[in-house]
Amino acid sequence: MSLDGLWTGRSALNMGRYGLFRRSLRGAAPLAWPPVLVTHRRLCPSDKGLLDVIAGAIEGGIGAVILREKDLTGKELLDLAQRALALTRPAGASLIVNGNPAVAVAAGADGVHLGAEDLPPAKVRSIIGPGMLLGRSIHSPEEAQALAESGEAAVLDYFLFGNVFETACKPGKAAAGLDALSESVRRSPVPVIAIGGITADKAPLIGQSGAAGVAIMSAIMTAADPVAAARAITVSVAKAAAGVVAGAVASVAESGDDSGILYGIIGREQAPDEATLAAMADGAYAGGCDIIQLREKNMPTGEFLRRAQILRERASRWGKLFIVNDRIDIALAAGADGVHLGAEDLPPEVARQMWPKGIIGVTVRNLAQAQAAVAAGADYVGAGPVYPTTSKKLDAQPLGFAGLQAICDAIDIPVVAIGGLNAGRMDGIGKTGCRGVAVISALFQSSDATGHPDRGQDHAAPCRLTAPQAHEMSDRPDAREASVRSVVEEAARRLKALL
Ligand SMILES: Cc1ncc(COP(=O)(O)OP(=O)(O)O)c(N)n1
Ligand SMILES: Cc1ncsc1CCOP(=O)(O)O
Ligand SMILES: [Mg+2]
Repeated sequence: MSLDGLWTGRSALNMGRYGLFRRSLRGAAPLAWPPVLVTHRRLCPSDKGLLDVIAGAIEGGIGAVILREKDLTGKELLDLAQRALALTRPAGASLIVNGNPAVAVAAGADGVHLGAEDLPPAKVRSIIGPGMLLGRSIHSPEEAQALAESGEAAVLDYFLFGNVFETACKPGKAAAGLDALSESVRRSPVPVIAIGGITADKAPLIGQSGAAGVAIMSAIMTAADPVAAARAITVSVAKAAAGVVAGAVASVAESGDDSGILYGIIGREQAPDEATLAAMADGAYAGGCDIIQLREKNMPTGEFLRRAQILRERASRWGKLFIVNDRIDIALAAGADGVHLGAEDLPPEVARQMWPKGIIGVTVRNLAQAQAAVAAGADYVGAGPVYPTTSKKLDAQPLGFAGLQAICDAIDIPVVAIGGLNAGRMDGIGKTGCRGVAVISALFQSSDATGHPDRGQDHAAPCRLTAPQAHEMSDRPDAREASVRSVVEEAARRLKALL
């Protein structure tokens, strides 16, 4: 099944998308957000009403709707917002009301979008409270910077930058261009969504600019078939997101000084919705990840399991390994290859009894814990943090290469290094004796792949894969479907032997 198939399946099943959630907005990889529809009802084809188009766009996979109907009275807008919510809410998409916080609150919408002429963001935040999304249109990098410097951006969840390309929606308005978009991303303290003349074929360009997502008006509003139009965009965005991840992964994979295991860790913070999760996993495996761990905190079991099942499927198609963090029950239920356990999880001795053949990884922060993990029957240890990390709150002092090497020297099971690792920090890591690196942000939250030196912890090598190459790789599992079982079994044998 290709990504297109996955997307279709997801919409058909309507599998709990997240839309845009405040907690998962910051720091995700380029194009990690699902596409946003910005409405303009006068553009609808004569045989369709606005609600038909919204319903079609949701079926086609968009994750949020900005209701932008400036000529409506407050009462009319409230009525429309309530009808739109009846479509977005059951599908897990977000509804954002343009320019009118009072209507947004009254309707129970998910957010408010502001232009430069609207109330100041801080005032609107005080009206809508902390839980709702709040976005602001910008038109230049300078505006992004000014809002950052004035502190106004502090209450915002995103900027909407446009118009990137020329568009019939803004006749006569020159395109701001991709360079201005990139520069806005660089100067912005919040994720930037690109808007203006964006069509499915342009998604890779937007991904390379580092934008968090795309917003679409005319390509969906004017389409004879809004479902197909939205699906073309959502699929193309997912593939482009996979391309960016593949580039970041390849960059880290190639920067090590030996061919160690590359172990990616991903969760809702990096991949907010299920289709993005699948696309990012494809990108990561395509770029060279050997193992992906699903790491979710405070997620209801049903959602966690669904996401685990998605990753199980992707790993099998690529013939790679899949591990679940913390939860052996979910690992077993999803048919994962193993579980990773920390100090707060079931003890590894108990896990081993429950799952004699599963791969059991154990977190260690020092030598004594490493020796205890071996005695408890661990297959590998995750040792760290090696460097300070922003991905987890930790009291433990970073091990550095010396501390890592002391652990590697003392135990016979494989050591996977974790914490603050990226392409710029891999030199000499193989010499410590560790067998691989486990990485979150440099693979899945990185701006490194888009060449923004000052947004990552260190400057990493630029993206080495173009999005079209990653397209091919995303589609590659199809060709191998017939032999998937043997490939998976062989890969599991090889990787288990490695581990
Ligand atoms: C490979 C790997 N190593 C270490 C960890 C950290 O696990 P833990 O200490 O349980 O912390 P959480 O990740 O659960 O917050 C890991 N996940 N993977
Ligand atoms: C979960 C965890 N445990 C120790 S460091 C760490 C986070 C690693 O993330 P990153 O690669 O972004 O530093
Ligand atoms: Mg844990």
